[in-house]
Amino acid sequence: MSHNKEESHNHSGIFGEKSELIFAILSGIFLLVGFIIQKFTNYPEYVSIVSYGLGYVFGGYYALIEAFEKITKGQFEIDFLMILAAAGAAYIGSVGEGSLLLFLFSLGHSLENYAMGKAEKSIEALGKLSPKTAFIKKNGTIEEIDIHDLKINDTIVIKPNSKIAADGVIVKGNSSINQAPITGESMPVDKTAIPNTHNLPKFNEIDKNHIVFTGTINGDNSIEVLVLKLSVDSTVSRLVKMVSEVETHKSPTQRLTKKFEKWYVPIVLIVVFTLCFAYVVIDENFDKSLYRAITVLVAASPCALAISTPSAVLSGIARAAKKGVLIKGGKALEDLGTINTIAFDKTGTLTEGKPKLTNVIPIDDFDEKEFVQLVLEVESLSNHPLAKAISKDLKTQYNIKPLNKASNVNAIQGKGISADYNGNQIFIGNVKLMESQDIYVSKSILEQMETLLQNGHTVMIVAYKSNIIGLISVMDVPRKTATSTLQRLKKIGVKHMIMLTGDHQNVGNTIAKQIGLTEARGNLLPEDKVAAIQELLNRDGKIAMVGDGVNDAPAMALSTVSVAMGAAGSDVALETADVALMSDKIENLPFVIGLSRESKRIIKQNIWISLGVVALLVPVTILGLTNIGLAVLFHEGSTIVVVLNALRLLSYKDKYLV
Ligand SMILES: Nc1ncnc2c1ncn2[C@@H]1O[C@H](COP(=O)(O)OP(=O)(O)OP(=O)(O)O)[C@@H](O)[C@H]1O
Ligand SMILES: [Zn+2]
Repeated sequence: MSHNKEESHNHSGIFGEKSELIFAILSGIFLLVGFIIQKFTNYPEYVSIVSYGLGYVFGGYYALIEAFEKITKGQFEIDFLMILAAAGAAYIGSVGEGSLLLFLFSLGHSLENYAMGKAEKSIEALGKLSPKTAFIKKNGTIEEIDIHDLKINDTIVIKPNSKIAADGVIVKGNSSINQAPITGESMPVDKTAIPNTHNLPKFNEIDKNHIVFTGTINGDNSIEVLVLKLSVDSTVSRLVKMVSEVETHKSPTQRLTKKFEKWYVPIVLIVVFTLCFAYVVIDENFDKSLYRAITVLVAASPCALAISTPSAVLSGIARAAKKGVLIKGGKALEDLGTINTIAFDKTGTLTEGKPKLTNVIPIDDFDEKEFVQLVLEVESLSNHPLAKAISKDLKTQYNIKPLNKASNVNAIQGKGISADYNGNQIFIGNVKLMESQDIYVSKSILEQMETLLQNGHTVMIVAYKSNIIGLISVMDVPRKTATSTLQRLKKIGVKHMIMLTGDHQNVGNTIAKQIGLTEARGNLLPEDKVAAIQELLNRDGKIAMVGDGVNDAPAMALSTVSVAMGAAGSDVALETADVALMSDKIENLPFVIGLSRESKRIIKQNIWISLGVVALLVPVTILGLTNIGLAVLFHEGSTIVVVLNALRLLSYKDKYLV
């Protein structure tokens, strides 16, 4: 039985979805009737044979279709082996056994489809999240329309306790929203209306407190939402699209078993064919040789092996999806399970990502008012998180506004920012930036910076007319859950946890110590982060990189597995990462790694079980120590055991919750 998704088409039939199961049951009934007639009645033999024959028809129907489809493509797979075995059994007069084989085969097949369907359904459930209609507000009236007819900038009304019909921003009303369908968070999140809709930033950059997603569920208050994405582009549609592509990213073990089968099936056919002529060398008749050959055929068919990995991969991915974690394929799942080294981005990953202004230090009697105005002019034109934090806090603390006096603002990757102001150049950034501009940083300034850095402040130097005129510092706090998350990661066996940051080494060290990282590497330019990942790869073989996927994309791309946080709001993160945590809950990381380890363990067990049964059964059948009925039972039994084992992943629980 081969059940990789691409091959298992849903056989629908006269009984609908359950046709396969009903056919299997009918096959079993005719098998039983045939058996009773044969053993306990005096009807002529052909009556029981007819009944067994009907058992063949119902048990072999779908297998025959599948085998035929494969053969026309030049592939000989397991269904073909089973049909061959049943035909052989009929030929040697073991119609009862052949009927049993097809009955169990079809029963196993339909049970597996049921099981796989269950895993697939919990993924597909995502697709059913979006409601079909929306209530659009137009010229004061409210009208119900199909969500596909919604346009950007439409305003929709979301009634209490109903599903939200579009990705957008709240423009009226407050409510608490249940985002579990997308992020897996069980607690509803309080959301408020955005104060004004003039100059709305890009969807990704709007404060999450005002953003709602399609398919999430409104609380007790009615709200109005400005539609910012078309239905096809919504987060949930992207999710569904990506989940449906998951199957194409085959896991390493899946590739390996596929390759193995490609060689193995023809070998089985050759061996079985040869065994048909055993009577030439040993003293037995042709029928006996044929019987043995057919029994070996049943024993050697790799049905369980074929299903062992895909069933586990699918169950693992389905389990993660329920927690709001999107794992993009078997490769990511298996790789994640082998990780011992994790690199983290700092801002927004280990820290809250909401820095606060902590110090404004004009130097050499530079006027403080002029200093802050100058900094605000420049930083208000950048959308770097540091710049946003600085301008926001300067505005409120000094009650000032930018007067649009700066021009030519340029971000300098990993170093800072430059701009023109009153005909002169301004640079704001780190020591590297000053060095690159040949601006002298005196010892006393370095000393002033040092104390701040030691305490975890991010310090920036402000230079005007090639002179340093002051320092400005901000501080970001570690996420509340960072420490416990790192502890749990340690418990599940992650050995190295390294921060890679563009911030100063001392800031990195301070935070690393606070939350329990094993190492911090600071002063890294984006290309240095890539080099650091390469070095870690050389040292530890496999590494995972956790970040927001926006400014660390190259480093994430190089790592073995990339994990993006807060992916629900960020298309880039969602598209490029191998694993996407829909919420920005870093505490989901130990859960997925644990789940991946468990999946890997189950895949291994499954492969041992399937190969073990084959290894045991083949010699026993070659030596003629068992009858075909027992071979059938063991063979199909192992297939069912393997699937049930994989399904355990659907109820995987986090063991190390602290
Ligand atoms: N707009 C800015 N204003 C002032 N300084 C800046 C600005 N942008 C960058 N810098 C300086 O450059 C350094 C590195 O910035 P970068 O954006 O590369 O950090 P990062 O590596 O993304 O940070 P993290 O690792 O904390 O996420 C900052 O610590 C800061 O000193
Ligand atoms: Zn089989």
